Amino acid sequence: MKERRSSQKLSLKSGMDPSQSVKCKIVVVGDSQCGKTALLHVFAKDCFPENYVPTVFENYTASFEIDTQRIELSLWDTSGSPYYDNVRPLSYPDSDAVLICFDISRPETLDSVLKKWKGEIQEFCPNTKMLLVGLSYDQGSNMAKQINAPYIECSALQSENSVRDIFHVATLACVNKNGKHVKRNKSNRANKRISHMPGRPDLSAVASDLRKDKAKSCTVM
Ligand SMILES: Nc1nc2c(ncn2[C@@H]2O[C@H](COP(=O)(O)OP(=O)(O)OP(=O)(O)O)[C@@H](O)[C@H]2O)c(=O)[nH]1
Repeated sequence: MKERRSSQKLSLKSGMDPSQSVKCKIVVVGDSQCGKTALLHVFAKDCFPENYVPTVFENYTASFEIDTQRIELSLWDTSGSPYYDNVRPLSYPDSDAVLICFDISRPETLDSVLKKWKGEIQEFCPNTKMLLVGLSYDQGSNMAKQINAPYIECSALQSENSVRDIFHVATLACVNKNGKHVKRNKSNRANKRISHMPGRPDLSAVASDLRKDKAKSCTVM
């Protein structure tokens, strides 16, 4: 198992009593093999489970502080298999939140959010908060490494900046090819953006530049 550590910055509503710990029950659902157990293992046990073992039910606990407030989480791992559709609902009572997980590299697991998970949660715990969680984003960057290419994520629907960033990076890839120079008769926008770069920048510098600018909802890895 690989050891992992991460830190999070969160803040709580004011008015909570720091001498009392806050207890929350969080249930994790989503299609089979979308990564629920790995998510919980890394959070609660600081290690990534190397082998896949199908879950029936599993409980984890985690405690930590946010803004000096003690938090105790009870985390319920469930099976994504339809075989356990009749027993999974046993985990929903008294839950404060349900994480609906999907694997970003398997679109069918995102389809299931509407086809299956939303309805199940509305039936068994309609007042519980739902959070949608996209897992395994490394799959895209791993594929990019395999083909020796930069990796960029984009939403044409929601972020014009992310679209522009793709063509920014693509343009830099073109002009960085051996012997090829930026032509001055490109569109104004392209010239303007490229002219921000000192000399002929390399792609890794651009990638790290864009990573710092995550608010634009574009990720370059
Ligand atoms: N590349 C990659 N693989 C992952 C990640 N998380 C989990 N996996 C792999 O995905 C497979 C399924 O992971 P689990 O966490 O067991 O999936 P699950 O959703 O709990 O599956 P069920 O118990 O069947 O509901 C395993 O082989 C994991 O190693 C991730 O972030 N990246």
